Amino acid sequence: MKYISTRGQAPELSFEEAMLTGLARDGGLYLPAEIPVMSQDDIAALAGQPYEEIAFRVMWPYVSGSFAEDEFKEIIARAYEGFGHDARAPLKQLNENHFLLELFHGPTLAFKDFAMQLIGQLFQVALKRRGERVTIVGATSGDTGSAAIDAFRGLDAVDVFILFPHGRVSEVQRRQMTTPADSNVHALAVDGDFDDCQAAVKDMFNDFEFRDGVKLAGVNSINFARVLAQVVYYFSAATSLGAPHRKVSFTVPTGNFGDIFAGYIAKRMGLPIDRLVVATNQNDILHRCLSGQGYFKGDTIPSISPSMDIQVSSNFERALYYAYGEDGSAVAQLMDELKQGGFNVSQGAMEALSENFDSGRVSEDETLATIKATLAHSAELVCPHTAVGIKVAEDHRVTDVPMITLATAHPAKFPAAVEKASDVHPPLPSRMSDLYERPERVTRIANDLGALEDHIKRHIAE
Ligand SMILES: Cc1ncc(COP(=O)(O)O)c(C=O)c1O
Ligand SMILES: N[C@@H](CCOP(=O)(O)O)C(=O)O
Repeated sequence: MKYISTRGQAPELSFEEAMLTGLARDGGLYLPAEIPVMSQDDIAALAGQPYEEIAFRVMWPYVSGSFAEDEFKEIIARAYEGFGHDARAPLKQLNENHFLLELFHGPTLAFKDFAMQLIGQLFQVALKRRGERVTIVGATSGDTGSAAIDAFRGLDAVDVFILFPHGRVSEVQRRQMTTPADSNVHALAVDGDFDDCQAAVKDMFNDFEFRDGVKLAGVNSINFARVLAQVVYYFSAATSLGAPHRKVSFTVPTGNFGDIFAGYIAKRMGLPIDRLVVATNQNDILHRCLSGQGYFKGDTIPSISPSMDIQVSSNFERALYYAYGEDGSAVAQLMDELKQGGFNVSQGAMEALSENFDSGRVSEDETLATIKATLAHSAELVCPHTAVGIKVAEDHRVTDVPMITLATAHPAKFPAAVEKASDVHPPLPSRMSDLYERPERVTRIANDLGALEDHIKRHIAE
């Protein structure tokens, strides 16, 4: 399997090379040159299998040239052994045909652990084989950072620098990033918003002298391995509800478009997904775009679902690549226009997007009301991101197709909003109960590329 850039001007790479490379050298995002299709029989055979087995069967065609079969099976086993639920991604029924896919049983209580625990293992094996060391720089609105730190802390072959927007993540998210004592972990509180952090990471990749000098690697969903690992739970959930003999729909709380893009890949692999519904908070660039209003940046407004406070949605570039008929130069031109503020999507591309995606936007009051109503009607205490998903799912649910909403984080990561909505304080799991007492280690830093690069160069393998 070869990997190609969405902008068509970067070298084709193997899975391992694409994983270690991060952003393509033409500024684009790597994608498999062809998406493998599973037969309906192979999909049916996934039903009832352990999560690890489903993960192997779904991901193997993508990685097979880079890892040996037994090696990959062991990597998967190690990745998910620390999860707090045997099913890894259990389904809970909310009402007659609406289900919650719980993705928060990993070590840092958010869906990011599914991919990050896996790529932590993949990086270790690949770097050891190559005898190399890398510098991981990641941007986070709260959950990617804590998951990355958990997956890479203490590893000899990796320094990990995480940029998060100062004052715009929850206290639990911040403490998950600032309390690990490992010397290879560096938490940077940037004076800016998540979009600034993500833009800085991409600028570092486009600064080849810096990139090559520090051997830069990325673990945001820039990295296709992140998206790939997230494809798996679409298969596990859909087959447990009767796919491929029955269609299902998914609603996905969305910010950077990585999680829902994984659903799109699952659909292209043959999983009978009816609708993929994008659920946004008040930072609604994706909802506006999918409603035909073009893709134009607005100011990012802090919300009670802070992980989705995103206005430049990195993986939307991958969706545009397919919507524009796999035309890398068209995507490159759109991304140039985005630097000036935004662009209108062509009619043909809008039609292609509408074939797969619906969308909805949820206000802060609606989010609080949904947390309260979900507890009252289904006895489930949900995080604000999940509540955004549930509200949009209920607006899009049809009677004859089961709707699965992705529960992307544990309510205890956002106790203030959850308590405000429900009067219930969600406790942290006991293994984290001293999180508020642990000492924090963090550097406050300006939103300035030079200052960030300089800091990173000075602190590598300190
Ligand atoms: C809890 C939570 N929900 C939803 C999202 C949005 O996911 P994505 O950025 O893949 O669209 C994020 C951030 O990624 C998140 O941390
Ligand atoms: N919501 C994310 C933002 C980064 O997304 P990623 O999937 O590209 O890593 C977060 O929690 O950091």
